[in-house]
Amino acid sequence: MEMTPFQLANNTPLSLSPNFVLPVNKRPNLLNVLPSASIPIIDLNDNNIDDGQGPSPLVSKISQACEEYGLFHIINHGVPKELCQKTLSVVRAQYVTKDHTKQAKVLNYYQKVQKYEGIEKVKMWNETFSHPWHHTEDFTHLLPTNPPQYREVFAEYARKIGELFDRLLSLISRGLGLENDCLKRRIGERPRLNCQANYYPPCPDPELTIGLPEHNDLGSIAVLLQVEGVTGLQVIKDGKWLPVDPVPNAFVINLADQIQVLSNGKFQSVRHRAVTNKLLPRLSLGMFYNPNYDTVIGPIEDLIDEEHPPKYRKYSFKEYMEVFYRQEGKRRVIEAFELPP
Ligand SMILES: O=C(O)CCC(=O)C(=O)O
Ligand SMILES: [Fe+2]
Repeated sequence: MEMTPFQLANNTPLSLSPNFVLPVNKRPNLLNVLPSASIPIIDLNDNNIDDGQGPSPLVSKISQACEEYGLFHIINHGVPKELCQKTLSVVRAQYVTKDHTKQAKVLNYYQKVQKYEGIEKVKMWNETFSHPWHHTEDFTHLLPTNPPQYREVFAEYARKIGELFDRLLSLISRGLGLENDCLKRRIGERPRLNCQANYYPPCPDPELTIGLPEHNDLGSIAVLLQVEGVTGLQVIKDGKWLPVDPVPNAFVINLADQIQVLSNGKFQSVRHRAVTNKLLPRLSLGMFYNPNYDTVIGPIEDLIDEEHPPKYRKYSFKEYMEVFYRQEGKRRVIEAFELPP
């Protein structure tokens, strides 16, 4: 039977069937999450605090956020607000398209499931799609043709996000005391760029379900755009889950595993999850910047000395992904590459 995509997005009212219910010890425990948290908000337009070279107050702020959280908001990032809104609206349109089956092939539609020990796989309260993007080359033939503006809007968004990644990689490199282009070079000339859209419909019982289970992103950095006014993303810090509430006109920047390894553990990959709520649908769009499979990753030599021995062994990104696929749901891939102290 042909799978019908976007069933959650196109059915109302939604009921919570048993295959969405988490085992008791995996439930999100929302009452234990703090009501709000002070996640760093970094203003990229603070030109008077950054001269583009070496350490600067802007670089120190980013570096501190990368060490303490592995995640921060950025504002005044140079991507126009109207473009972000248009991008979210063409993405949202995919979920209500009448052309489900055809679109689903272009879009790599999936509804995620998570494996937990001793029970059947549990469905996540989320529907996603993903496709590649590119910051300089024309990739529009890989995009859906419906709605008609999708290709044009997304290509423009990708171009701007590409520039933003360059800037972020440079600031983060400088935060490690490295040359501007160091991280970009290490992640490679031909990064694997993909995006993932996440749609979380309102859920009858958010305590029993999860939108996305806790995980670390596997690549290097993600630039996440979330709709305003609906909370759902959470990060773990000092053993406690904190909400990452949307900030107007901001992106959330997530550091992923490869930055933790390249920085030899100085910067952390952030462990995060997305929870659901009863009232409002939530939409997020992550743009990911990953090494390609042949790229060799390991702690950057300049960051290693007698006091800072390498914490991880070298590997190809392909090897990293193979471990991820083998772990089936554990999602702490980095531990497999740690060296003994
Ligand atoms: O919806 C969100 O805010 C989180 C998305 C996410 O973590 C991911 O796509 O990897
Ligand atoms: Fe993620």
